[in-house]
Amino acid sequence: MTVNKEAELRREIEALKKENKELKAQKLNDNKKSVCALSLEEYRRYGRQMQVPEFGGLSSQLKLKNSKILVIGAGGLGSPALLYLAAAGVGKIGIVDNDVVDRTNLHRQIIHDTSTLNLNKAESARIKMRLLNSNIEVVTYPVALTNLNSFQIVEPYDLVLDCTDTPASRYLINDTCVLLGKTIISGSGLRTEGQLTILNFHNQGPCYRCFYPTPPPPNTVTSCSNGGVIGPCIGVLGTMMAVEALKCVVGFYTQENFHPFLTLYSGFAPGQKLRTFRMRSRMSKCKVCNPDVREITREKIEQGVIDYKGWCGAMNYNVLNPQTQRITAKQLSKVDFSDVEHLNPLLDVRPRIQYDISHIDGSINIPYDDLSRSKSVLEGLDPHKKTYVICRFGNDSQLSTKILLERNFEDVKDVIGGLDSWKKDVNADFPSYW
Ligand SMILES: Nc1ncnc2c1ncn2[C@@H]1O[C@H](COP(=O)(O)OP(=O)(O)OP(=O)(O)O)[C@@H](O)[C@H]1O
Ligand SMILES: [Zn+2]
Repeated sequence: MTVNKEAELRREIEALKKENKELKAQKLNDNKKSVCALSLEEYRRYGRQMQVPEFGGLSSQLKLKNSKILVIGAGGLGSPALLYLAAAGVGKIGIVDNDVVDRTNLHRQIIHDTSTLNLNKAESARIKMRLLNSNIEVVTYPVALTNLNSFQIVEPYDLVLDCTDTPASRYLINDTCVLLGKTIISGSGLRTEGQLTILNFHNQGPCYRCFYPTPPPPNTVTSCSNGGVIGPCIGVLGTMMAVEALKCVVGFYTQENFHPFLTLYSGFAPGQKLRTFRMRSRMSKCKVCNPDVREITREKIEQGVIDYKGWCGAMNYNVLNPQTQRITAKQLSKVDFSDVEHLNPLLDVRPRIQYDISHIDGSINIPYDDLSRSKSVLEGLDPHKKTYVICRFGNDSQLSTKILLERNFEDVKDVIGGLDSWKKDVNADFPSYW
């Protein structure tokens, strides 16, 4: 080695030593800074979770504190998710919900309570979250997420939890998040079951459209109001969404280790059942997440060219002539059902389980599902006698009336507004469960 070369190497070593010293000092400073970033109260508050090795200690707690999570829907899924995210110390939490707290929500939407009945759900949730943890910022959006506002609302957040309950909302949230590059934690559930997945992970994973390129037919979509739901079952899903959100924020998942998955939960299976399936990666033909074949753009969404509700469709219940084939609840109350010579008993077409909760005395039950599938269920009724048909809100009763007319019943009428109108206009003491 020449003298010159040796001197050069020494200079390089000295420079590296200096750089190393500076980096060490900077790191020390950073640590001091981060130590200061939590208050003494927060050290104690989050102590139990910071101790968990999988969570990742103080640095993960700081990641949570600096994270911004948007939860869309403060219902059955959103309630526990919001509570756990607030409790865990997520620095900024946005809540979108245009609905108000209804008494039928309280058995499962545990962030709300009797004192916040009729209050907007985002505002109601905020009250509970601030009581739970005043260190965090809660931003409320008491509006429906729509084509016009979705980009503005979602943009400032790092991560989105889709806790909504309709396909139209799910597609809108998906497309907005894909186009803004946001990861979505997506949950859904009904009755005793539910599912969970992570979509558009780090803007690389598959999206909702990759899994479901077309929406389900409207007659196969059941809401909690129609199908019912067990509170803790949907609560499990909302809680699992919060767990996945924490894992995303603290860096449990990375680009390298993340594999798309779908978790299915079944609460009323013996011992309960939880299964996780690996899902395929992005679909090459996806209209939103593959830029090469992208048809869905921010401009098209904001201009309303993409019509989510229209595309997902809705059931058409207006199948009768309102003048001749429908009567009001008040008119029904004047009908003399003791005239068995000319009248069939009042036909209630709700599901058996709902009929058993409460029904009008003297009515009989043939559920719409049975009636639409089988002819024999009508054998006890006389097609030559007058028939009145009722359900909860007057939707299935219209479809049933049409079926009866097609099966040669001579005079059939549906009750407008169903039992809901019966309660409002005829008998306030009728026990309503809706
Ligand atoms: N596009 C949207 N923008 C804002 N909130 C939404 C949107 N779509 C759905 N939600 C909200 O998501 C929540 C879903 O809650 P959940 O599934 O428990 O049903 P629900 O509508 O409260 O009850 P039910 O079906 O019994 O009437 C609701 O509070 C609803 O208002
Ligand atoms: Zn996709």
